Amino acid sequence: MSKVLEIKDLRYKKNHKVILDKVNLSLDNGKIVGLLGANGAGKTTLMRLIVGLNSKTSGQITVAGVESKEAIKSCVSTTYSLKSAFKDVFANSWLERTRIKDIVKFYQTVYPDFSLDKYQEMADFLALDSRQNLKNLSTGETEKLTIALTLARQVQLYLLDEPLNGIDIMTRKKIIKSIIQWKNEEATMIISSHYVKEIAALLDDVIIIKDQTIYEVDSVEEIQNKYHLGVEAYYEQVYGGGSADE
Ligand SMILES: Nc1ncnc2c1ncn2[C@@H]1O[C@H](COP(=O)(O)OP(=O)(O)OP(=O)(O)O)[C@@H](O)[C@H]1O
Repeated sequence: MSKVLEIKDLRYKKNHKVILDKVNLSLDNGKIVGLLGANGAGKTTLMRLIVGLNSKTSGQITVAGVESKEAIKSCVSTTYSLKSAFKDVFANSWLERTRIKDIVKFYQTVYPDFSLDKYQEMADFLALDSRQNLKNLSTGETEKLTIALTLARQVQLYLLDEPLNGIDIMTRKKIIKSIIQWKNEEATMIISSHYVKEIAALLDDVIIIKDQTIYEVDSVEEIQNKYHLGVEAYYEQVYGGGSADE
């Protein structure tokens, strides 16, 4: 099986503080991978480092065999692209008039790998109205739009950072269903989430971040075989028996 992501001896320091250190990771194609860790463990930082939004202090990151930031951007689809656009919605009065359909057009222009058909199927499933103005979207609608746009790109690696945050249970179920339904089989997807129990059934592999580094990378099957525990119970055990998320 070919590797979609290889990380060697990654270190990241910010303002003299070590955020991540000695991170080594190798992921196969075609997997759904849970990225778990307590608040502040470094999940978002790791995702931003992979896609080049943060600059590593040292180490090596290779995605689908390429290393340069530009090349990596073209084979990774992330939930950050739209989230940064949303921040601008409130800072930029022109963007206040932007509708969902304008953002979809923007994605089509910027990303040659964007599939309008795939987006449309997901938008219909998630009940997104293309005429809606971005500034009026609720948290859940914003998250649904983010997922549909991110998954509509045809790439080898998807990074979904907290796609279920602030979302009601019915919408969380819909988002999880769309992840299962619309992920390309050959692509790998990394999902960070505190809803461990809800995403557990989706996952092939699990990465746990603790103490500034990767504490464990294992398949769900190996966790079951080695520790006789489900993902959620094992994760809580790693964090000392209590819930890492509350
Ligand atoms: N600009 C910065 N300067 C200094 N420290 C930072 C900066 N950005 C993030 N950090 C620190 O890096 C650590 C990792 O943060 P990160 O956002 O990656 O964690 P996380 O696992 O995604 O957390 P959460 O689950 O709460 O979203 C935290 O201790 C955070 O305070």
